Amino acid sequence: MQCVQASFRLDSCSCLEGQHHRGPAGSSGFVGASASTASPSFVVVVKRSRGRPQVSAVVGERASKGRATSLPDSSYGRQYVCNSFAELGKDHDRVGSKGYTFSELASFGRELKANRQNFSTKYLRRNVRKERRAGAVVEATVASKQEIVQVHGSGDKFTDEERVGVLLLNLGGPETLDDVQPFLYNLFADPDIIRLPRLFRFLQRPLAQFISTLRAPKSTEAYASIGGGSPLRRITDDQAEALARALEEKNLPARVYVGMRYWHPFTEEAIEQIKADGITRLVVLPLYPQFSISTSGSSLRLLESIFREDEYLVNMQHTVIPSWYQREGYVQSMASLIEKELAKFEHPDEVNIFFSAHGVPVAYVEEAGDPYKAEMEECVELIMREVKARGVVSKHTLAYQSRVGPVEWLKPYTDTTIVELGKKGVKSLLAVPISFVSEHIETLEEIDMEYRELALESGIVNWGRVPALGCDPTFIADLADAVLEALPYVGAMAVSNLEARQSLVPLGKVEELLATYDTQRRELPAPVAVWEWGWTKSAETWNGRAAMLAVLGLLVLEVTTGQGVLHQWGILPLFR
Ligand SMILES: C=CC1=C(C)c2cc3[nH]c(cc4nc(cc5[nH]c(cc1n2)c(C)c5CCC(=O)O)C(CCC(=O)O)=C4C)c(C)c3C=C
Ligand SMILES: [Fe+2]
Repeated sequence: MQCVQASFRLDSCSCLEGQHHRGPAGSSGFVGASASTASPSFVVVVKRSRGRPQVSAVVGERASKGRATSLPDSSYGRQYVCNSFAELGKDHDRVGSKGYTFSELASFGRELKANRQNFSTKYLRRNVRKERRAGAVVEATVASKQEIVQVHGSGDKFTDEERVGVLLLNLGGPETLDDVQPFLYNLFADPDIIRLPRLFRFLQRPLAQFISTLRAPKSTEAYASIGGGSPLRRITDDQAEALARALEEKNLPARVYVGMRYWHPFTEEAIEQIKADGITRLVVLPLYPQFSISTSGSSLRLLESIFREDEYLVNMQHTVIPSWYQREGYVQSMASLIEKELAKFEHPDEVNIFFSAHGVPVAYVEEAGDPYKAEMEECVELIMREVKARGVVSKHTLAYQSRVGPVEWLKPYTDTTIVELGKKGVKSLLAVPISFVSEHIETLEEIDMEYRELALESGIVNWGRVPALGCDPTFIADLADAVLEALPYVGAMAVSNLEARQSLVPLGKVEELLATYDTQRRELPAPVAVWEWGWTKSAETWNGRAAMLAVLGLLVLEVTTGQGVLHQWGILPLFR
C-alpha cells in the first residue's frame, strides 16, 4: 500500500489498510481508531472541502499544532494513520474546513475513544444517514465494539462542515375559511390550551371537537373580515427569509425553518425538513417575545416529544431561546414604532399609549407559575423606559385581550379598560399589540375593528395603532444576534454549564424549564361567580359553563351507555 505524499511530511504515517476508497464522484469517509492497526496515535480522514482536499476528521490522543491545508489532490478520499500531528505540518494551528484546533480534535478523539460504544453505533449511524442524504452509496462496517468503524461513500454533495439551522416556532393560522374549524380543533386539542384535570384528559379531543364546532362560525366571520384567512404563514415565511439573510450578512450561513403549532407548516413538517437537510446544530427560537405555557411552552413540549422519539434528533445539538422580550434590539424597534405612530397625533403628549397583550387564564400564572404576566409587565416597562428616554411624556396602560371560554383571564381586560379610559376623559389612544410580532386576526380584526369601534363609542376621538414588527430591520438584526449569541450554547448541557442553564435551556431540559413554570400542572380553579342578566360577559361565562357541564354530562352518558351523537360521528369508539 502506497502512502500519498502531501505538503506535510507523511514519512511516518501509513494509509489505513482497507480503509481508503475513492468513488467515481469523489468520496468521503469517517473513521475511528483501530485496535487492530499498529498502535497509531491518530487516524486522519481527507475529504474535499470547497474544492480542495482537506483534513476533515482526526481521531487520536495527542495534541500538537499544525495545519494541513494544501494536500495534493491524490490524497482526497484517503485516510492516514499518523503518529503525531507534527507529521501534518508545523506552524499552523487550524485544521480543515471546520477550523478546529488540533487540541480540540485530539479531545474529540479522546471522547470517541472513551465512548467507543457510542461512537460505533449512534455516531456512525448518524454519519451514514448524512452520507446517504447526500446521495452517496454508503457501506458501513462495525467490526465489533472495540474494532474499526468505517463508512465509505461516493457523492460529493455532502461536506463535513456544520450545518446550522434555526427553527422559528409560531402558532399558525387558518389560510382559508374552510381551515378555521380544523385549526380551532388543533388548538383546543392542545392540553396546554385547555388544561383538563388528569382524570378528564380522555375528554380532550371530544371537547376540542365540540368547542371548535361551536366557535367556528364566530371565528370564520372574523377571518372573513380580514380577507378570508390568517396572514401569519406569509409573514412568518418573510421573517424566516429576512433572518436567513441577516445571518448570512453576519457570516453565519444558516437555514431557517418555520414550525407552526396548529396549522401548516406544522412543527413536524419543519422537523422532517431539518432532518432531510442534515442540520447538525439547531437554534430553536419561538416567535413570542414573552414566554407562556400556552404558546412557547406548548411548542417546546411538542418538540421535546418529537426529539425524544427520534434518534437523529436526540443526537443533534440544539439550544432554545425561551424568551427575548428584554433584548435591546427588540425594545428599540418597538420604541421606534411607537415614536413614529405618536408623531401622527396632533398632541402626542396627550395620547395614552395602550399596550394590549393577548391574555391567558389567571390560573396559568397563579396556579401553574406561567411567567407570562411578569415578563409582559417587565417588557412594557423596558419599552416605556426607552420611549421616555426619547423625550416622550405620554401616559401608558397595559391590558389583556382575546379571552376565550368561561374562566377568569388576566386583568385588566382590554375592552373594559378602553371604556374606563373614555370615561376618564382620555381623547387620544394609541393601541400597541405587544405579545406577538406579526399582524394576525387579533390585531387586524379585534384591535383594528372591535376595539377601535368601542373606543370611538367610549368617547375616544383620536385612534391610532402601532403595526406589528414583521420584518422591521432592527428587529430582524436583533433576532440574528440572538441566534449568534445562542450558538455557543448549542449542545451545552445545562447540568455542566451554569451559564447556559440560566440564560438558554437546551431542549433536552424543556421539561425542567416547564417544571419551573408549571410546577404542579393543576386543574383550572373555580371561575368567577358574578351573575348579571342580559347579553353580558358574565352571561357568556355562565352559558359557556352550562354548555361545558352539558357536554360532560352527555359524554359520561355516552361512555356508560355506548350510545349517542359522538358514537354516530365515530369519535368515541376511539376511547373504548
Ligand atoms: C402570545 C400570544 C398568545 C397567547 C398567550 C395565546 C393564548 C391563548 N389563545 C387561545 C385561544 C385562541 N387563540 C387564537 C388565535 C391566536 N392566538 C394567538 C396568540 C396567543 N394565544 C395568535 C397569534 C392567534 C391568531 C392566529 C391567526 O390566525 O392570525 C384563537 C383563534 C382565533 C379566534 O377564534 O379567536 C383562539 C381560539 C387560548 C385559549 C389561549 C390561552 C390559554
Ligand atoms: Fe390565542
